[in-house]
Amino acid sequence: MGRTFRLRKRKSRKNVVLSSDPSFVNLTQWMSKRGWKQTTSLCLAKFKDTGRGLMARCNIEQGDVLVSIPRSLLITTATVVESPVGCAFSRVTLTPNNFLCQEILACFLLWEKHLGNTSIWANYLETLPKSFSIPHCLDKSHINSFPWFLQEQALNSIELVQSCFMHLIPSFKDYVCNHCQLSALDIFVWDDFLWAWCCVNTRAVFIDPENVPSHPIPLRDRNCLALAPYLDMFNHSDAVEVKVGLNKNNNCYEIVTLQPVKKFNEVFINYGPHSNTKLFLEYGFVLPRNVHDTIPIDFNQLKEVFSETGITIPNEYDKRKFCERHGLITQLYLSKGGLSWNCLTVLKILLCCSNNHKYWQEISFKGESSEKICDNSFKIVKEGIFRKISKDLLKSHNLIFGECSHSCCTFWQEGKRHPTVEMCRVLIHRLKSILTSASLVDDCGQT
Ligand SMILES: C[S@@+](CC[C@H](N)C(=O)[O-])C[C@H]1O[C@@H](n2cnc3c(N)ncnc32)[C@H](O)[C@@H]1O
Repeated sequence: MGRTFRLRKRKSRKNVVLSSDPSFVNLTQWMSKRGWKQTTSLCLAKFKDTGRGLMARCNIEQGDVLVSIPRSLLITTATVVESPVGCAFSRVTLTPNNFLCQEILACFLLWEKHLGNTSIWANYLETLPKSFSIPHCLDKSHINSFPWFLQEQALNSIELVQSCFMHLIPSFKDYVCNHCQLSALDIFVWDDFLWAWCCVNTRAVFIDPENVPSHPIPLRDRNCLALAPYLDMFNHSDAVEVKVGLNKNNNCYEIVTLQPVKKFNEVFINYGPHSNTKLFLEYGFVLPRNVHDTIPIDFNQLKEVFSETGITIPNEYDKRKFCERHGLITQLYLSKGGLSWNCLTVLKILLCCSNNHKYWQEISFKGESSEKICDNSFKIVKEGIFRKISKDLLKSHNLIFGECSHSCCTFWQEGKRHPTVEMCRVLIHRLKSILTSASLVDDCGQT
């Protein structure tokens, strides 16, 4: 290892302050002219573990307002109606179905982006990432190598963005941009729409629909998304708590920290109690230690384990219906502490020899029944679940990194892997550590 390599490596391990980053300077100047005031001294930085985010320039106290964004600087569906692309949405009679909130915001970003410097949002657009590591950016065939519980959700997400793109086309047919005279269909290209969709997916915040002015665009979901310039620079941590919402007194969207932050530390917010799988699917990253991390399990997988271990499920159909009726089919997962309560309960019901609902009820309320369940079968099925998850993770790992021939995987940039693929590798690694911890706990007989 040469000296230059070592120096470069040491440098890449440091946090780098980006306070003079031109796009960020332009953004804050532009926002200041529109009534934004900095409430806490923060600066943009590139953190060695989390990438671009915000750093405390002074000690921050519990209860401090981290950021306060005037409502006029939020981008909601109401902003879109008033914007250049808003007219296209007024021709909704041409569109067979109502719109999704995310679809409208993505459409807005795409349109404003094509306006270049003439967009009044140009300073904000300049700060948005150019690429993303969420699975939406991979081709479908690649996603087939993901672990099963990722596959379905990733494919659904991709199908949703594709269907929204197709759904928007009729509204924009024959529509011409007033600014550049280009046909809207030439502006509406798939890659740009995908970019805009990813921006909204990874950056939009929740806003109470009551705080969004009413407008004529027909929606098919809750009108509860907003893009918030500057505020969308905060990264996520599961270790912090914040209070978020519109402050009716000053009409600003605010984030208040519920714990202090030391000078020069990264200032995080909390996107919600998300597992690493959810963070990967929605935001394209995973946390090294995530208190909410789990491996989802589904009922059919449990059934497969039974058949693989040669254990029959007496009265299977009735038991499944019973579990569905009692809400036991949800929250089936493995965490570091072992199988979830619902998962253990479903296993016990499936193993119960009696057809009497009274015993199933006893299990679902108390976790046990006066009807004896064979301890050995219970142990065999639990081991079968661990084995199945382990095999599934290994298979995905090998498929993604073994003889993978997908061009997006091997030749993304200068021979590097696609960031989504790399992130999936990290996710599989984290999931394996859940399995290891859960197996240890289980061996100690604590589950
Ligand atoms: C709302 S943006 C936050 C700002 C973003 N880092 C940026 O540079 O624009 C959300 C995105 O930030 C990244 N991110 C957020 N929290 C992170 C974390 N704890 N570790 C790594 N990346 C994170 C992910 O790429 C996510 O999609």
